[in-house]
Amino acid sequence: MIASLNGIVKRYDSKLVLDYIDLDINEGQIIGLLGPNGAGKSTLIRCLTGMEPVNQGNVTLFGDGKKPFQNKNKEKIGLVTQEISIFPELTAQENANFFAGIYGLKGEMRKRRVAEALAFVGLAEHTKGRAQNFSGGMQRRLNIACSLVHDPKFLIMDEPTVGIDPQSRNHILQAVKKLQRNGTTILYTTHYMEEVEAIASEVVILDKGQIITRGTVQDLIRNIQHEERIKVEVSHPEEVSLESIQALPDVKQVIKDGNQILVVSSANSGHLDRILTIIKEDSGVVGINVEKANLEDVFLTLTGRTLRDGGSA
Ligand SMILES: Nc1ncnc2c1ncn2[C@@H]1O[C@H](COP(=O)(O)OP(=O)(O)OP(=O)(O)O)[C@@H](O)[C@H]1O
Repeated sequence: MIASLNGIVKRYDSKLVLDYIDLDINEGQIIGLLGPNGAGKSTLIRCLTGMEPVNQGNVTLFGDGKKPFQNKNKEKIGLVTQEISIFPELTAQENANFFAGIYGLKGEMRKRRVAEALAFVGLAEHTKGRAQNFSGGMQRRLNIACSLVHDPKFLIMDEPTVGIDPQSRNHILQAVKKLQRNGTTILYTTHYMEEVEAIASEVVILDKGQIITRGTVQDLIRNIQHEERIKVEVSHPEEVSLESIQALPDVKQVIKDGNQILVVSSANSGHLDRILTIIKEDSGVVGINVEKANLEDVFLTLTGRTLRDGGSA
């Protein structure tokens, strides 16, 4: 076990921000911590890393529940904060080198790790560039390199892609997956569900200081998805035998609407093949669209709000 939160309660004055959080983070996972603005994600990270004292509950890091925040544990953690924490007047290399020094890296090893970390985030060509001249996305990537320079076992990333260009965003997501393949455990917080869908081995959804669900993306979606809607566009709708489709088990409804055939069936009924075989015979399939639920639908089903609106709570 890399980290564990047990019964964590955190209040700011009378405001309850973390409401009895239990969370285990196993080695090798990318945990996607998803929640709307104000859900408590950053507070959870601050409690997990010892930056904020908790009102109640226990934190365990690397199996150490007695002194979880002692240096030998903290040096195994890399933290990418929401605010970019680099020195604008220093070059990329000088920035990474500074952080390598804080972590006690020396000599050849230090040089090697600085070069590796910068290359890892795609800044190998820009090592001599000053951070202040970098785009927002490059600054974010440099920020990540500085958190990685000591090769942490556990990397915590607090909304690392806010306000950046799609290319840098992609680069960061790919880098996170690569880190996982190399054995790093990652806690990745975001309010962008597409990011979690793309990289997380497990998703934890936080809302109003409570974990409302946890599981793989597929499991969470399967739990809420009660039906599948398959739309097939054909050139000869009159040739389609609606009765044959309706006769398939789990098919709830078949509707012909102009050139479109809509088939509603129980979730994951696995009928796409058979439906297409029936339709294809004489009707000429032009297009197929299977409507799938996503994590936004999971959040909506569980809370009655959208992720975007959820923050106003
Ligand atoms: N130091 C603080 N003092 C008082 N209230 C705070 C403090 N830090 C956070 N809060 C409040 O706690 C709640 C959770 O904030 P937090 O920053 O943890 O949420 P978040 O999920 O990370 O949101 P965001 O995506 O906007 O960063 C918010 O209502 C916030 O106003």
